[in-house]
Amino acid sequence: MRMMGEMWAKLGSMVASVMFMSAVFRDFLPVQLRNHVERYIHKLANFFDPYVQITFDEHTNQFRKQSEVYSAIQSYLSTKFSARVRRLKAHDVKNSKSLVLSMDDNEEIADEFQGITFSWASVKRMANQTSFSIYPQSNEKKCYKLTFHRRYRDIMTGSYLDHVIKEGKAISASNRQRKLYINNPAEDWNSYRGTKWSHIVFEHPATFESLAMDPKKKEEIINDLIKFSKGKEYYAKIGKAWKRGYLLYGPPGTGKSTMIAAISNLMNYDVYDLELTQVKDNTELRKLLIDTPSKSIIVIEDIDCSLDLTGQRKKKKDEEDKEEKDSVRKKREDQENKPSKVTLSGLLNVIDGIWSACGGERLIVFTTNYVDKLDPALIRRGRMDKHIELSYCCFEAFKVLARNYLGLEMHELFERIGRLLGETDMTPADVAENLMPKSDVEDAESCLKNLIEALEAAKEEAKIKAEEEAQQKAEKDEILNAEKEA
Ligand SMILES: Nc1ncnc2c1ncn2[C@@H]1O[C@H](COP(=O)(O)OP(=O)(O)OP(=O)(O)O)[C@@H](O)[C@H]1O
Ligand SMILES: [Mg+2]
Repeated sequence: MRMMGEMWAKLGSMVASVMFMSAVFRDFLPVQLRNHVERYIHKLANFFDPYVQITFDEHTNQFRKQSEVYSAIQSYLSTKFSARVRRLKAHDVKNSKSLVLSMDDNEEIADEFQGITFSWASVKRMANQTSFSIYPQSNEKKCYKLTFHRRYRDIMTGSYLDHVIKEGKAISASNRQRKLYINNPAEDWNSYRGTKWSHIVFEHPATFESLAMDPKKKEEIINDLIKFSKGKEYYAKIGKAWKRGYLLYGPPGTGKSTMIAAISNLMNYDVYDLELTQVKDNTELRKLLIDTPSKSIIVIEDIDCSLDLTGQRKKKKDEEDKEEKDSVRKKREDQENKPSKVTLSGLLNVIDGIWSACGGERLIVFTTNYVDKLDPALIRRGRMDKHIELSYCCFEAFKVLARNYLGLEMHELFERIGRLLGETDMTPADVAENLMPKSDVEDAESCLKNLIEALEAAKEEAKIKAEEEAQQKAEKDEILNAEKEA
């Protein structure tokens, strides 16, 4: 056995010496002979070397666009550094929230997957420049080199690479800066650098944790969203477009917009805030919506103010209109008040049709203060799959706000506040405002007392209002009765 081992070792070192010699004398051999020698040496090396190598180049073409696979590998490996990797590089990657670390040239990382070790190295190799490019090019190409034993080839192609790319993309996505998009008027679409949507970085701090609402309802919404985000196969199986509609309704200040931000933060989706008053007709609407990518939330706020039940947009005419206006202002207002051709059916067609044709997941969220005003066609299940009511602050919602604003889990005043919240309507926005310390010296207890005061005042106000209404009704009834008797 030992003799066999020594023999293989000797053979191995012979091959290594032949390879070395051929590399040294390569340029002195005639071309044909050189090709022959190289082919045989390669075969011999394959016989003795059981390891397979795959390289992943940084750029896909001469335009030096970074390969998606390379970026995914880079993100994946950024979570795998061991103490042995001493030289790292920090990159300021576009659209990324933080710096991305990668290993420096010639560093190596060993990655365990299903008990198998896959070895990654970052290397530079010489490029053969065959194509012309206007971009300055260096002769060196960066790449990742993956090395593994040839007996694991099936695992590598079957599952390991998928795992690396999927994980890498998920890491990049979680590190990505989210954006809030607003639609531009169509006149600007063709101007220089004209795009249909303008964006800003979206950094809303709202999360489901900080959202004040009934915990059971909250959990149900979170589960629904997570199920949706993992539902690619399910939606494909049932033959439905991978989209989900949410209708958020409730009085002003109950957290509809806050919930949209929380959804975006949970799902890591960009928000496309569609302002229908900027959209002239259904064609424009369709173009705008086609221009939204997968993993986005399309939001139409106050849907009842954007379209009326006949599908025509409501005109915003004020008393002011009667006044004299200078010509520029009049022209602009005329433009704004032009009857829109965006119709309810156009909106519904786009919701039903376009996303069925576009791949990828999309959420569409409508908000309204008046759910009863909406056309049932607009909000029927299938279009708006989930109807969520955000309502006045209940005791459970108050506890969330007290924890967020004052760091309180329990307090003797909670019971009184709970009773008052049951007797009067106050929005979470108002409760939150009362819980905010007004000065540095104000402590949690005085904030709670402020809230109690505000709740008692609101209760008193509601009582007076109810009495006035009852009196007005009684007076009206009296007049009606008198008219009848006469
Ligand atoms: N449920 C809630 N949980 C936590 N904070 C809330 C909640 N509701 C309201 N707030 C607070 O009140 C402010 C206003 O809330 P938000 O803009 O979400 O209300 P809205 O329902 O969208 O109102 P509108 O109908 O006028 O658009 C938020 O900035 C937030 O701080
Ligand atoms: Mg809002």
